[in-house]
Amino acid sequence: MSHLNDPKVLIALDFDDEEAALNFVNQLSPQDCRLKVGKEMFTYFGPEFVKKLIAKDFDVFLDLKFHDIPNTVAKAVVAAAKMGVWMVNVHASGGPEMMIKAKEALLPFGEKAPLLIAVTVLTSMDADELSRLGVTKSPQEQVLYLATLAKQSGLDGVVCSAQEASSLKDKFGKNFKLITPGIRPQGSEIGDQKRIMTPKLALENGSDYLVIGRPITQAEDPVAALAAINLSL
Ligand SMILES: O=C(O)c1cc(=O)[nH]c(=O)n1[C@@H]1O[C@H](COP(=O)(O)O)[C@@H](O)[C@H]1O
Repeated sequence: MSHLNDPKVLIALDFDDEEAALNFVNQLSPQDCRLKVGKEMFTYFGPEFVKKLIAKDFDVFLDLKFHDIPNTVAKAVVAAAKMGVWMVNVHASGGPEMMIKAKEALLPFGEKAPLLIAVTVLTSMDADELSRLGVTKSPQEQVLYLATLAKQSGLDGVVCSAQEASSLKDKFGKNFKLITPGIRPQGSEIGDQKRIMTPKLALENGSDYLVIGRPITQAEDPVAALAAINLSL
């Protein structure tokens, strides 16, 4: 479902305890945030957990970053659509054929199809780490390269860092969604993220949605942390 006030924060629910996650979710409102379920929680608790969140009226971003042969990925995004998620993602480096097949597979769902988003260069990577993979382009150039493939393949947007958001917004326009993890409010722990930005600056740079995990979930008062971030936007 889509919400009138289009909350910008997508909370990364990276918990290993379902009860703790649901206790936290029960203090939240779908007016204030959307929820992201990633590899950890999906591997522990599966589609049933996702369905519980949807039943509470939350928009869910199923972040499983599919990267496989085109047929397998197309079938996986259909499974996500049947679950009723709002957004699902694949790795752009899976290639245009994979992305096109995935998008085509969602056509029968019409307006109910989830947004299909491509991950470009993970926000935990910098130029050094990219070069270890044999990629000699800068993160900025590689993000632009993969985002161009995603756009040409008909996807709805990309996951990138907020540091690349303004150039992508300029190039691809307002309808191409930019989902930005690596969000760190002033003073919060950076952890394993490398290409980071504050929530307010990320939005100013053209980000459509902010993926935020630990700065909220590990805060002493996660509900207050979310409220403070929403207020800062
Ligand atoms: O696709 C993602 O959501 C994602 C892509 C990316 O490039 N970087 C990234 O951190 N993420 C996810 O975003 C969340 C960030 O969490 P925190 O670093 O705790 O805020 C994690 O759940 C990651 O799996």
